[in-house]
Amino acid sequence: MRILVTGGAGFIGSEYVRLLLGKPLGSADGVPPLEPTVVTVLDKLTYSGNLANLDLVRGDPRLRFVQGDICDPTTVDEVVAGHDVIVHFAAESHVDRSIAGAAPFVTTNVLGTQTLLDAALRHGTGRFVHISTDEVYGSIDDGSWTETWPLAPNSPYSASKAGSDLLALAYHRTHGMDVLVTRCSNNYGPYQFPEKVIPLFVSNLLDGGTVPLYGDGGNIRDWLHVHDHCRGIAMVQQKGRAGEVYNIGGGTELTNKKLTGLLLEACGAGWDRVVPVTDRKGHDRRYSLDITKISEELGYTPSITLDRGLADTVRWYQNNRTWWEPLKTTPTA
Ligand SMILES: NC(=O)c1ccc[n+]([C@@H]2O[C@H](COP(=O)([O-])OP(=O)(O)OC[C@H]3O[C@@H](n4cnc5c(N)ncnc54)[C@H](O)[C@@H]3O)[C@@H](O)[C@H]2O)c1
Repeated sequence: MRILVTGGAGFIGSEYVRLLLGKPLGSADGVPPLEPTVVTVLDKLTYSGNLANLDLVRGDPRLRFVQGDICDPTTVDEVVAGHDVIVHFAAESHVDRSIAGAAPFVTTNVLGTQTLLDAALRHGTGRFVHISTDEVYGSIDDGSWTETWPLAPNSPYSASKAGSDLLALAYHRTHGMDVLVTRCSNNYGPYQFPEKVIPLFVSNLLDGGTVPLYGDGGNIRDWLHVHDHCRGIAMVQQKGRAGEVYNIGGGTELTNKKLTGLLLEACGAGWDRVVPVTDRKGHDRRYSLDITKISEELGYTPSITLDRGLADTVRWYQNNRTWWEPLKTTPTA
């Protein structure tokens, strides 16, 4: 089976490539045999893409890397040809950047996805797995979202993801394409660019600096280890039903303030290192996913507890300064 992974040099996409090639960050328990003959990574290498993320699988004869933009129809057409499956991670992925400027989010997330879908349609690609987010549902005060919940995104990032998510499902309904959508909660783990809250806080703390906590710190997120996320995606790729949406969560809801406390403790720092900052504009209060569907249909359960996952992640950032230190000075534009 020939698998194309877009955004495979990013945080989550690179773990998916490691899983496909037999070198994941955790055990592949419950994951059906993947056995790819070719894994092609198509990645533009934006500020968040990094070839070093693929170091563990570098040299695997099945791995092919193409540097290119998913918005470029010529490149996409050439790369998509001959693949049986596309797993589509490539995106602009940081909410704060989308508040500062939405244009690259609309271009890559919406137009880029449409460009890929059109190429997959032309080439008769067997299966298209679109990686979406729980942020497309908006914010929820009580209870949890099932996959049939209406979409009500609040940030330019989540609106662009909702656009691509609905577009992918429309290609199934309109053209009968074998498209599946996954919507996951907040990921964390090794190789995450140090602008998202966990790697930002850990790297700042390891550097002896302070960490910015938004608003009252009461926003609630469900944390999912990147390896568990990729196990869930593999189950969807192998056993999911065409045209279906699958939520993938970690079952670990907690406030940002509580998370901050855990990270301070893991890094041996105190609350004097926390600087309260003005809340993010339009900050969603709470995310909560119902994962009954993927659990009952495909046998998914998260395998990494938050305690263990955070401890492993902090240790990874302690031991891999050469990976993240240069990224802290990457221009943010
Ligand atoms: N990180 C999370 O917590 C989270 C949560 C829910 C959903 N997601 C989704 O998962 C996917 C992966 O997220 P991530 O955290 O790994 O992001 P990331 O920013 O670490 O990686 C994105 C990758 O896409 C590549 N890319 C960006 N624009 C491109 C373009 N135009 N053409 C080709 N490649 C391009 C980048 O170079 C990078 O390698 C995204 O679709 C994101 O929306 C992420």
